[in-house]
Amino acid sequence: MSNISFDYSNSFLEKHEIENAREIVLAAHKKLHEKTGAGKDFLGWIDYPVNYDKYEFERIKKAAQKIRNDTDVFLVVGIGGSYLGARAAIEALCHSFYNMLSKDRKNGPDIIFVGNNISGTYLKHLMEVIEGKDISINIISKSGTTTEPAIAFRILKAYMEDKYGKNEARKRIYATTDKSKGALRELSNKEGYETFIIPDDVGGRFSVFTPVGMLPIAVAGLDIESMIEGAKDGRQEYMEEDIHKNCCYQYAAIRNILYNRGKSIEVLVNYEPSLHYISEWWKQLYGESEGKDGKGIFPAAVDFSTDLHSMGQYLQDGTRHLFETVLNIERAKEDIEIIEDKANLDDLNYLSGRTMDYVNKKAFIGTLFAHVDGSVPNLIINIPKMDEYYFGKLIYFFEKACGISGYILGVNPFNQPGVESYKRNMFALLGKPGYEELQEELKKRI
Ligand SMILES: O=P(O)(O)OC[C@H]1O[C@](O)(CO)[C@@H](O)[C@@H]1O
Repeated sequence: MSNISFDYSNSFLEKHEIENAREIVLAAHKKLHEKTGAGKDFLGWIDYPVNYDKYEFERIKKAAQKIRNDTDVFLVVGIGGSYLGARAAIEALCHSFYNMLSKDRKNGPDIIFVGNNISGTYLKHLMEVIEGKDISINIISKSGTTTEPAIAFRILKAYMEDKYGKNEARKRIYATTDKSKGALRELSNKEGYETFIIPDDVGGRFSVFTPVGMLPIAVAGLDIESMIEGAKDGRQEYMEEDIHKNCCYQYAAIRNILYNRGKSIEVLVNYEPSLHYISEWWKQLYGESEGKDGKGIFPAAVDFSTDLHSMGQYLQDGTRHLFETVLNIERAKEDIEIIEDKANLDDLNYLSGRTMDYVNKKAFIGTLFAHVDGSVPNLIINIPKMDEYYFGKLIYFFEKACGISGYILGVNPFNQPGVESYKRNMFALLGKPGYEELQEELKKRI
């Protein structure tokens, strides 16, 4: 059976260098699996694909079916790990123009992500387009106190109660949050919303397979069983201790070797626009996990061939502090043939009979050789096809590699203390009670 594979033959590294990393990878593996490393209270994601609450999973499927039947527009309110995984899955796996398909064709609601910014324009425009439509909301927040989704939800909740009355609104609002603490938990209990639980030991960026991802993904009509199956197989395969037999650990080790050689930026590359949000999700996973204590690879991403016409020059010829990791989907979901044109005014007849994916793959190989010739190490993750199963496996691949890579780097991959700084300043500037002293300090700087 085909499988996800990892090719580092264009990394400028030799096999013996991987061998040299064997011990350090093994140490990281032990820390992770024996739960002895920093952040050990946040390792619930490792076994989640086998340990998940099966009863809750059934409730998710039931809620998703109800939403698919009674909703025109499903609003997913959340930020960071509380929306990126679901968005990545829906964009990678559904039709490229999902929201524009007729309701009959997609047999479910439009899905719109909200609460991931503080733009009044975005929310106002959203409220204009949902007017007259049947709405359901999934508010997702582990802490239950994050400002962006909380503001959006306050406004949307009032809109729903005004539109449907409190009783019906309550039946159309689903909350995904902590089992016992946080403002959202309290509010949900008081209002009587159906709730789904984000386990204590799973951080936001590792939560795709929890209800955080599963409810919106199921509402999109995707097969969440198959996705979990992919994650489950990934869990099994990527717990192999021997680096030579574990492509996930090879990726974790090699990115650290390259980092130690001055390659401080990793650029995740795709050749399918539908993978854009996988990159956004990946950026949070690695950025929040590794960017701390004055170190860490900066995770960046490009969509090719689009960005070859904007970032291609830099990648080919700019500062040599980067490496690329390419997501190569071996079998495109759809393809289209390039037709013959008798007049050939565009000089494209040399491609007649070829398909667009054929051209895309040549663009990939051509770019790979060019960038390698330009001294950019290239790592390739081959994915047989983009379906629910391989999506689940790929997400698990990156999560596991991230835990290992963070331990190799010597950081706690499971906290994000740096994110608090902007929040404190913002709260002080907004006059939130408890921030008076900082407010005075910041006022002097304005
Ligand atoms: O689910 P929550 O608690 O609203 O957090 C959303 C996101 O905000 C962060 O906590 C950073 O502020 C991320 O780690 C998290 O994914």
